[in-house]
Amino acid sequence: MTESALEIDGLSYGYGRGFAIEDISFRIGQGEFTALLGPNGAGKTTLFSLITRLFEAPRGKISVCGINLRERPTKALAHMGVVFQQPTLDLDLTVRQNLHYFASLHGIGRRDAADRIDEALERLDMGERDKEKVRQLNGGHRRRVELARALLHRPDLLVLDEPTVGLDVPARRGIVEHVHDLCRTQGMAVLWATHLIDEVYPDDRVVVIHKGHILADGSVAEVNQNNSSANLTQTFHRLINQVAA
Ligand SMILES: Nc1ncnc2c1ncn2[C@@H]1O[C@H](COP(=O)(O)OP(=O)(O)OP(=O)(O)O)[C@@H](O)[C@H]1O
Repeated sequence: MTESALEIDGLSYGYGRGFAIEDISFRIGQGEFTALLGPNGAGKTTLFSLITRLFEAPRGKISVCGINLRERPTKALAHMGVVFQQPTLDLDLTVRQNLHYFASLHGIGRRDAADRIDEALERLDMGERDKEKVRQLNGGHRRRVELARALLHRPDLLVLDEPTVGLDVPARRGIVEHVHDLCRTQGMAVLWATHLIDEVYPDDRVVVIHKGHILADGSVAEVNQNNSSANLTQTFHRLINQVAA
């Protein structure tokens, strides 16, 4: 079996009484697009915070490209690009300044960084906007800059927590398409957390999470078949209602 881009094994975490996520296990293969689909409060951000090491799990194991996150965090995180739910760009710096700052945090030299920034912005159709202050950009374009930033150190795994929150429909569609395209063309593995079913493409892998537990895991076709559903919307509602019942 080839090495997984991300492997999660028996992961649990709670904020006090009970668990926000409990005994979660799944893996993402190299170059695979996986949607982590769950309603509000399902545990997506909690899981995301564990994967990005904002929190440390008392139980379970996370490996990134075969590297144990707890034992070798710096090495494991170097393989990972992250787009958080809340934007984290400096609004008063230009696009390029923001990206240079991040590149230097990763120890990327200035000339190499300049080439990587050109490449990342070009890929996201933002090549002409590099000298603009982030404050001047609309929400969709700010998200693209965050995406460009997450790609600068050429990660093998890109994780995004509800990256389309607050965007209008065309901007949302653009980001969803861009990330799917990156996955296809760059062979990068993606974990995309969302509660929006239309962000999942027919060829994606989907992990359905609700109330801290995984309810389904497989290709869209497989999870539909396992739930005798015609489409993912039906599958999702069936799974969620079974737990609520
Ligand atoms: N800081 C916190 N303190 C206490 N409980 C929390 C905290 N953060 C999350 N929770 C609880 O943990 C559970 C999982 O929340 P989480 O934010 O991970 O879900 P989510 O799927 O990301 O939801 P959303 O789509 O609303 O962001 C929920 O019951 C939530 O109320």
